[in-house]
Amino acid sequence: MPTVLDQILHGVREDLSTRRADLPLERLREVVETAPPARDALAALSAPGGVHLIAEVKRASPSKGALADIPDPAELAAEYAAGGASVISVLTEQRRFGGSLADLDAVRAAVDIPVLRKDFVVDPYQVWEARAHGADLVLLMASALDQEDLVELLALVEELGMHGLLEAHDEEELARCVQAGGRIIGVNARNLKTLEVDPATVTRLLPLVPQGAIGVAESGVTGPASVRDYVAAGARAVLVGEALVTGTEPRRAARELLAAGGRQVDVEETA
Ligand SMILES: O=P(O)(O)OC[C@@H](O)[C@@H](O)c1c[nH]c2ccccc12
Repeated sequence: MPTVLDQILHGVREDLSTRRADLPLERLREVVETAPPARDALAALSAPGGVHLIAEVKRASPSKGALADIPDPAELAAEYAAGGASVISVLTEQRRFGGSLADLDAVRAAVDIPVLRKDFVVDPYQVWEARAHGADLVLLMASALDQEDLVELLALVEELGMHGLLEAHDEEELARCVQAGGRIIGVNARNLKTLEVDPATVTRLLPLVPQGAIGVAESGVTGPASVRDYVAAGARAVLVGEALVTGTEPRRAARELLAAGGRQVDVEETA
């Protein structure tokens, strides 16, 4: 039986072939050549002073369906940035997560901090696309890629001046992310084959991320206590979607999560 991940990847490939037919790679490359250089997400996530927050623009998920309308992703991203986020994650997968490259454009234009293209990247075309739309960091999921593709896609990401967030959800995938040379490695508490969230996955695997890499705890943050647990397991950054998009005050929520991870954010007065 196909897993949820298999089903998502099927749709991703279909949508990709439509976009590729509309805009051939050669044209996309021209856009990238004239794009401003990528921002340094590795530097942003390496700055001392407590945990970093990667705050996500996420409208829906396969497990929960609709989460939030988010009529103005630019405004949400600006709130996240004001709340102290180091990186904004933008889901661009359309069918299950309700995202788009237009969201990425809007967020890129709204903030100065690095932006992550969060999608199911399986083809170099998507990496070029990420850069063309202003991404600085690209998610590469070990569960969706064989080792050769993981290595090749990371090489392209870095060649285009971006960084890769390599994602694992078990020991074998983590070893592959390390072996691929990942400098930013995420452990996802959500198993994308079954959609189950188990924070113990993060606390078990994060200590295995090498010292030289940035360990990112992904998924399942419900509040400050989750951040404390993830930080105790060695998280240098936390990636949070649902808890931020379903609340009413994303700026304050971001600040509270950061405070739980030892980072104090200067309070900026709201207009
Ligand atoms: O909404 P949450 O539980 O805070 O999770 C955010 C993020 O970790 C999640 O969206 C995610 C992590 N890795 C992914 C890969 C694909 C799609 C989505 C994801």
